[in-house]
Amino acid sequence: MDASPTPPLPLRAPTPSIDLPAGKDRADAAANKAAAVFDLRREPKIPEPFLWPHEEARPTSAAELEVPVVDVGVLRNGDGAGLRRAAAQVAAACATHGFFQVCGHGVDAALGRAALDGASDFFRLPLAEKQRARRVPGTVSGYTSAHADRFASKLPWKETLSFGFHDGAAAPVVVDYFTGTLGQDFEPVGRVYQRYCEEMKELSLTIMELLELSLGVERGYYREFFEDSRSIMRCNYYPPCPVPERTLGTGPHCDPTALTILLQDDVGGLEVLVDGEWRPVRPVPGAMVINIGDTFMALSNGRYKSCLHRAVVNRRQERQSLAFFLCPREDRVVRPPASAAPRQYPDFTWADLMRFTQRHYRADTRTLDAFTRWLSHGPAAAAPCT
Ligand SMILES: C=C1C[C@]23C[C@H]1CC[C@H]2[C@]1(C)CCC[C@@](C)(C(=O)O)[C@H]1[C@@H]3C(=O)O
Ligand SMILES: O=C(O)CCC(=O)C(=O)O
Ligand SMILES: [Fe+2]
Repeated sequence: MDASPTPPLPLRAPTPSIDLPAGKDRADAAANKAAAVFDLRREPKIPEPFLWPHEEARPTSAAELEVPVVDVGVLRNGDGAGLRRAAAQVAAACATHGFFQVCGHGVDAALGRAALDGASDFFRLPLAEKQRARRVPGTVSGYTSAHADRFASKLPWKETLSFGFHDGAAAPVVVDYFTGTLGQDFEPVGRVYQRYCEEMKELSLTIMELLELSLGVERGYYREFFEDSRSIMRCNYYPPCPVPERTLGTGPHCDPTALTILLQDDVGGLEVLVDGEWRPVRPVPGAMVINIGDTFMALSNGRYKSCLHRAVVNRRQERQSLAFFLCPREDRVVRPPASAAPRQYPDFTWADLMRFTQRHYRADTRTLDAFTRWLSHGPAAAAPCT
């Protein structure tokens, strides 16, 4: 952990570098301004807020990252040797960069395609329609354009649509989100994402079993921890960019969540920091990209590392990715198995870490350390985000 305590950065830069009008229309004005930038016919150059420091926007390595493709089907077909091989592949990946891809996951390719197409249709809507789903301040749910309603600099070159998922509810929560936010016409796409999220949850529980095996943790410890998970689904849309080397689709970060299952289209843009180099992860048709997040790093007492990654953009092609972020039920205490010693992180709840990233601190490469300092200093230590 970083010894030198530095207070979490305020979410908004002290001198906003885009002149956002105050008041309730700020989110609309910010999205309009950001959307205008994405409409390159009107804004051929990139405004300052979208420019990233060279250190974070360093060039991509020519060497793609060799990410193992693990066949998780072995967890269902009782193939003992296959299981040991899969656990060894996961252990090797998670002890280094923390990324691996999975095949044999059982997720219908047509469902993945329908989810990507559903996101395309949404992001092609007129801005005013997308704004009907605008992000509720202080939460992760909703539509945002470049997070321009939250940040004043280093704006990501992307639009996002995020919503929550948990099963076991009386009604299908994702269908209700789409119809309740966007109207009855959106029920079909709501049903696609309801099914997609149900599949993602099942796959994440399978991967938890594999992580238990690879860590030698008692069977069921992680799977049971996430049985009643309440996760986040996020659709990322990255428009083409005229100066891709000066901006980023998603800046360098570790996911604060526990596990990420990413379905990306065939364009490419996901990169992982390994030995100081930004290494591209080539899209593998039919495979899903898996990475460990901060919450699982804490659950493994630091044995598996939350992975540092980013998404770059390009001049020619738009890109899409669907990220399913597995999160514990909000009030569950994030604590590694009792045998884990010495403890690397304090107990915390996902509700606290989520609140920290949505109201006090922009998730980056040091979120968990900043969060544990914030916890020890008490909430007063954070500069509340206005
Ligand atoms: C809990 C979350 C916060 C973010 C979405 C989920 C998991 C990943 C986080 C994020 C993508 C990390 C990079 C910065 C961020 C602001 C973004 O670019 O979207 C983060 C998400 C968020 O706070 O909305
Ligand atoms: O779009 C990608 O490839 C990565 C996105 C990501 O890291 C995220 O949304 O957390
Ligand atoms: Fe991420």
